[in-house]
Amino acid sequence: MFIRDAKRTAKRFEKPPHTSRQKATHENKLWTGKTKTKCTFTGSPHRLILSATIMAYYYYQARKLHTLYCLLLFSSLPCFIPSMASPLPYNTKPSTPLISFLERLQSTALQTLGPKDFDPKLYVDLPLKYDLPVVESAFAKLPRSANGTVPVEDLDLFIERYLGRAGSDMVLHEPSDFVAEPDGFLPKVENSKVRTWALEVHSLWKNLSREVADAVRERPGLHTLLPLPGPVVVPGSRFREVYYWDSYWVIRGLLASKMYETAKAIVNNLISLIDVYGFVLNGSRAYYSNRSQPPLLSAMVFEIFSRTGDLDFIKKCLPSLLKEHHFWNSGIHKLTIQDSQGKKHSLSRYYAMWNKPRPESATMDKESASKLRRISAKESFYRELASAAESGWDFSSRWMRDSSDLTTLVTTSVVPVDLNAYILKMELDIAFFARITGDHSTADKFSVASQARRAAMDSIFWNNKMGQWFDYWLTDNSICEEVHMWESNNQNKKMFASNFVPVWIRPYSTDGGIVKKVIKSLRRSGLLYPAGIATSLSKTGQQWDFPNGWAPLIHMIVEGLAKSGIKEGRSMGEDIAVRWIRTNYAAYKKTGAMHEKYDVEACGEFGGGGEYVPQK
Ligand SMILES: OC[C@H]1O[C@H](O[C@H]2O[C@H](CO)[C@@H](O)[C@H](O)[C@H]2O)[C@H](O)[C@@H](O)[C@@H]1O
Repeated sequence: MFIRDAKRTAKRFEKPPHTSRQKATHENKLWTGKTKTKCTFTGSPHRLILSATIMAYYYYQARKLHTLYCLLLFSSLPCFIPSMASPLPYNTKPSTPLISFLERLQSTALQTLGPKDFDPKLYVDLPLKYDLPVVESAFAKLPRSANGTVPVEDLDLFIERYLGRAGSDMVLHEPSDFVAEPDGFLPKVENSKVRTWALEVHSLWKNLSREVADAVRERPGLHTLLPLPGPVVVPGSRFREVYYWDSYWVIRGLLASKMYETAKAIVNNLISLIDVYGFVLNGSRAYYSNRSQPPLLSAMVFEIFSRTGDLDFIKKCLPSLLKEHHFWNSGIHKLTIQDSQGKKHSLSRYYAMWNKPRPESATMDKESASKLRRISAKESFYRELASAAESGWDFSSRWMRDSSDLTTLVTTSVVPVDLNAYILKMELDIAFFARITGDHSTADKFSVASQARRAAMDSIFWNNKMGQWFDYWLTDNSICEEVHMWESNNQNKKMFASNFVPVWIRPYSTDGGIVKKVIKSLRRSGLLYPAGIATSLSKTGQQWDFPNGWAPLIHMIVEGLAKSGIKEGRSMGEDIAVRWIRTNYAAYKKTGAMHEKYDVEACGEFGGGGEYVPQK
């Protein structure tokens, strides 16, 4: 039965602040790593989005080139104790009866089928064929042994009778603006093999385009899938729904493919989520409604506008962008840090509204939490897990006190460089959109907000000596502070690709002094490898760590360097882009697919680690 076929899916500069208190003979001299495979374009799908779109795009580019102590005496006080807080219900969204039932089914399936090739997400993606009470009643009648297992045949039969196929609530969609070879497609890509490859990747839009089935709109209560209004592009495989930050690179690819209407439809879908929830969800499933993902909606709108000049589109998007800005700059996401000069800065962090296992990974999360004894410790851990998922970096040593122990996640105690860079871009974009649509008071307000964010980033994250931006760790976990006092030791001086992401944002990419320092720092970082930029220097087995390189991070750094007016920056960006494209090409030729992550140590090797089978 289909259920059983489902795939289950340093260099250190300093310890992180919490811990201190308690790498082809590639020609470029920049590189410190050793190449295992020589990689050249010789000879003549599924995860088009992240890697593929930027590889084609970048080939083109390369060618041109967190002292008021809150003791929680009053549980309703809007303060919290990062990492050891008692659960605060006002920060937690309720689950739904459908999700709770599917989680019970998931748990029974794991007990019955065993862990081999078990993907917990599959079960929370199954649509019901009948109303929940009918399905629950049939489920309750299944024969069970004392340890909770159900005979495999009975489980299979139950699923076949009462549940639809995972993914069946999304139907294939033929994008109306797709043509096999669009006019003006990657005009600067002349190499015939690369051009053929780019067109093959371009053709994958047809495999990844979907629309929500009528059944979901007719009976939404039977589905965890959310009824988005327009056509979508999905990552593919186990990711059968729309993802927030993935959509930025989907849109970059669609724009390269001249598919402007499809790109706009994706933004409209995300806006529909803001209309209902007040923010863009991690993905278009009910079980993702407790968190967002890296906020790149304004960046999507900006890219579409710069290709289409569609002012009506901007007018439609602007009110939603204002709501999203409020989400990231209020409540649990907002914090205040006082710098060494006594100036207070507002910054943002990831903080999921959830203190239970993530439904899509509930069996795994419960297993990970089993070593924790206290319920409050488990609940805090669950919140840190979901918050790491909100960051898009699920999981990484970046959020861990002890990189070998997932239960030491302290995501909500980290003030992240990249998140604040995205919000700075959001503020700049909103100011620009408001200005061109004649809303000068909003434009002025957001211009001031962007200046304040830049000042905050300069004071809290930027390390002039090291030439990069470091995440800031909130260290005093025994209290809830209204204002956190900045300490230089609280910058996490470990190397992560995210330390260089701000160079993607205009005020930094156009600042020659900053870019020169960043170039020098990136060269010395130990992150540059023959096949790209390593996510970190720690080999933890987590997917957002060494030796994986991820397209979004590489794209942002390369684009920032390429946009800089500095010759050395452009040449470094081009060199990284070429290495990345080579490894994407070599792996594509070897495996016939684009991959979400690559092993940066060797050309043509895809990445691994994490909680699911590497995504193609
Ligand atoms: O099922 C586990 C997790 O899967 C998602 O995260 C990963 O895939 C996303 C889709 O491509 C990507 O946006 C994210 O960066 C990856 O880490 C999901 O977003 C998580 O919430 C989920 O727990």
